[in-house]
Amino acid sequence: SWGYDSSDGPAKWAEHYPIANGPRQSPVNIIPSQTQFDSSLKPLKLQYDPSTSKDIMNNGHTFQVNFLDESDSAILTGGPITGTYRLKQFHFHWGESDDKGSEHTVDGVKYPCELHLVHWNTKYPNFGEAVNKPDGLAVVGVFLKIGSANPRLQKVLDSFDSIKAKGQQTTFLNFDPKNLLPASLNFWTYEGSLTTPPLYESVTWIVLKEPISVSSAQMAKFRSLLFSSAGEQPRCMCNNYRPPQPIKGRKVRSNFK
Ligand SMILES: NS(=O)(=O)c1ccc(-n2ccn(-c3ccc(F)cc3F)c2=O)cc1
Ligand SMILES: [Zn+2]
Repeated sequence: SWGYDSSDGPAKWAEHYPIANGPRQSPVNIIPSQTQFDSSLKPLKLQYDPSTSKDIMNNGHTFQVNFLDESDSAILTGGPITGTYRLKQFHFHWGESDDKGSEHTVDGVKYPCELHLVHWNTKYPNFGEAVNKPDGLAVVGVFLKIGSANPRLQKVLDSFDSIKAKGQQTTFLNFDPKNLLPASLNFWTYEGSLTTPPLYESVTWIVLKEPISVSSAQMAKFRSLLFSSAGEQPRCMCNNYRPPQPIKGRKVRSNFK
């Protein structure tokens, strides 16, 4: 299946997923001087209490924390979306070095890491039904910038020894992802897609302007994870990011001046 190497990476995905060359692909390079302030955008509302995290897993492309989504216990409302979207999972993308790793870029600037909080529209019965609908998903993107160590990432990093290889997972309870958000909820928003196969054009992207911090030592721990399964030739899980895609006439709006 697909990956991030020269043989199976982003440049090859169109062979099996032709939507890779579609009209609303993600990520994109955000050029603040070309974004449009939209006063009709409502404040973003993230209500993750009490947080209903379930487990943390290495799926061979990234690691993700999965949430119970049978009720409205972790929801996203406001911002550019209408209705209620439920948190399904969050995961990250990162580089092999601190100078790259994010999927979205800002004026061409790459961050070392990017967090994605994936929510689905409760107008659909479940995630699987929502994932390929044009208004099916809303993903909140948060940039991580090298600085002081972020204590709020510690619980995630401490689980890495148990999910080192593809297919491994472990219980991960009572983690509140609200603690991973920056102070400001200023955001850019545009209509886009999943950034990995199947690349469905079903995502309302909400990218926060303010990054959160991560230390270089903490980034090194991300790179201790493996793309490969236990017993296979170990392959470092890093550079699991898709580069920016053509904007194709899309407008990127902001809720701040
Ligand atoms: N990086 S991202 O744009 O946030 C992103 C990229 C890919 C996914 N993704 C990949 C497969 N799936 C998926 C999971 C369950 C399912 F029933 C159907 C899917 F397509 C999914 O949600 C989810 C999120
Ligand atoms: Zn992602």
